[in-house]
Amino acid sequence: MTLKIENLTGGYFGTTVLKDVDFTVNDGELVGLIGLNGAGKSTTIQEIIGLLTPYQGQILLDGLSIREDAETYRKKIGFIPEQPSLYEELTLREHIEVTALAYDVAPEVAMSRAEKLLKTFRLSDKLDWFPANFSKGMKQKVMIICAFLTEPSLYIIDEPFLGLDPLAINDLIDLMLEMKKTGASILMSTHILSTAERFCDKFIVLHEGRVIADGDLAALRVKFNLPEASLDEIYVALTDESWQAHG
Ligand SMILES: Nc1ncnc2c1ncn2[C@@H]1O[C@H](COP(=O)(O)OP(=O)(O)OP(=O)(O)O)[C@@H](O)[C@H]1O
Repeated sequence: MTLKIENLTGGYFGTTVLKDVDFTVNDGELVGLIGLNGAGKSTTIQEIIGLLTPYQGQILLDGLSIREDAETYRKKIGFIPEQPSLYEELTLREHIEVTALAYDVAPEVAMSRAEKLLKTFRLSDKLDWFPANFSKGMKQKVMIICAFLTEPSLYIIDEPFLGLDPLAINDLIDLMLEMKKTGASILMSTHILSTAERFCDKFIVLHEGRVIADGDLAALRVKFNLPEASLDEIYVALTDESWQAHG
């Protein structure tokens, strides 16, 4: 799956947030979307999943735009939001069933995929519980399970590590790497740069709604003349206003 964002300008009614954003997530790539608070990461994600409509430019999934075929476009994406959003009146089992229905996954296939995921995230004994009453981390795990059981070709994950315990973070990373091997692409926004540095194939650095850097760690080190620097150090240098002024 290839996600192509071309010259995207967009935002909220009356407010332009993203300016001429351009980047690609290729087949089997895990890409980190990084930037300061307010840089435009969540806005970019909302444009990709179709909650916002670009003012200019386009977003293509394997060449398909949401305008051409919204249902096919949406089914290609598994989205894990920063804040878990769950149905008050549905049990965990029913969340799995509703997700399977929405993504046209046969119920028995969904349940067999879910069983593996429930075991991984230690929720197997909670199938008949109501996730609305779960802890923050457990709710996040439900969102992860629902996204992964559809086996989409593109995962969009907003701040995946917040609220997860260290075991769950490792399990989620393992799952992402497993899906990547099958050719799925992943775009993940995160502030946890040390983890991003270890696992992402490349980085898109957003600053004030613009892409100020795009590439793997080696390319960023060369581009900004910071040999040996960590992603954290490069990032601090990139977002430094004096660098912006003279860079
Ligand atoms: N619903 C909205 N209406 C108007 N402006 C918004 C809305 N949501 C976000 N913004 C603005 O868009 C800009 C980018 O916000 P966004 O949430 O995309 O940043 P972010 O990079 O995801 O930040 P964070 O790291 O804090 O999650 C900010 O200036 C914010 O005030």
